[in-house]
Amino acid sequence: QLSTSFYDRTCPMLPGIVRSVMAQAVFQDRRMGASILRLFFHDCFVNGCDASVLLDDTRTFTGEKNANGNTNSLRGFEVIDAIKTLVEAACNATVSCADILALAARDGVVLLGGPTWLVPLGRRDARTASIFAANANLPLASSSLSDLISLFAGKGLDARDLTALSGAHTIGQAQCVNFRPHIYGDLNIDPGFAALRRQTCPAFGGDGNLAPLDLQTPVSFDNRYYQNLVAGRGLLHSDQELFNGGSQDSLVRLYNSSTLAFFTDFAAAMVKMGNISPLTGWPGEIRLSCRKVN
Ligand code: HEM
Ligand SMILES: [Ca+2]
Ligand SMILES: [Ca+2]
Repeated sequence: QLSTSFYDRTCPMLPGIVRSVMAQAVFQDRRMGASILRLFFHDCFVNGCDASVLLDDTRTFTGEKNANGNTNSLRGFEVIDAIKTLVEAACNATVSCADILALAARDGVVLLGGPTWLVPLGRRDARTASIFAANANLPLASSSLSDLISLFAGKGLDARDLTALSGAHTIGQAQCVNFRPHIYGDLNIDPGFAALRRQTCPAFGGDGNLAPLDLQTPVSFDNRYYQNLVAGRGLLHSDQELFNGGSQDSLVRLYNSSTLAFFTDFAAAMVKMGNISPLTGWPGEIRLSCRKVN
């Protein structure tokens, strides 16, 4: 059972440390708010929010960092390391990397103008990680709406959570390799938008070329993502699936017309995602370095 006051006595400086390092990191690179948010999502979807995603490969296991979708894509590990170093200096062997990630993700959203929420804490860190688990549990840009709904349902998240959480794509960037099939192959896309994206994402080559997930405000956490979907300007196939004549159209329209509705549902869904099978006793540990088991 997680609690928002878990470290109140044992590490009162924790929230301030996380906030100041995140403020510094986002000031230097506004994309970092997005990158840390994605790290938290990719942690929680693979064996729960247990910082498994932060583990480097070892002789005994190949971890999640090189899984499909993570390799050459996840970023921000050094920001988590910087937070962890300061937290260890302030309160040795007390705060889990999983909780640091949960707080940092929230702060990244807030720093870019999004909603805030209280973060339940008390998670422990995994002592192993598996590339296979990551490959099996993370969504792909090619996913259909029904794939996405069932993947999220498997984590205890409903379709409303899926549509609200996908609003995370109001910030951050994607590589050409991930949106090429949508801009060349799909019909449910605004032609002008497809032409614009093709300019920097050729049919062959340029796999790593970046484009903003939200073409309007890539470093503001707002509801423009949903406005894009209604206009046929979702960047990924999976984004546009949320507004393609299906069950989520009306919710996309609601979030497009109400920032408050989006922010309220996003914050609630983030807490729900943060509760995916939290590790609370053995075999969890309080890792001293987020990159390796003790
Ligand atoms: C619904 C299924 C989802 C799919 C298929 C998906 C897929 C992707 C893909 C393909 C990228 C681009 C990666 C790259 O090209 O390097 C991306 C980026 C991102 N995703 Fe998702 N995602 C999903 C849901 C989520 C959720 C639930 C969150 C967080 C709550 C999230 C947060 C992000 C962020 C912030 C970025 C940008 C990261 C950066 O700029 O470093 N995504 N996602
Ligand atoms: Ca995990
Ligand atoms: Ca935005």
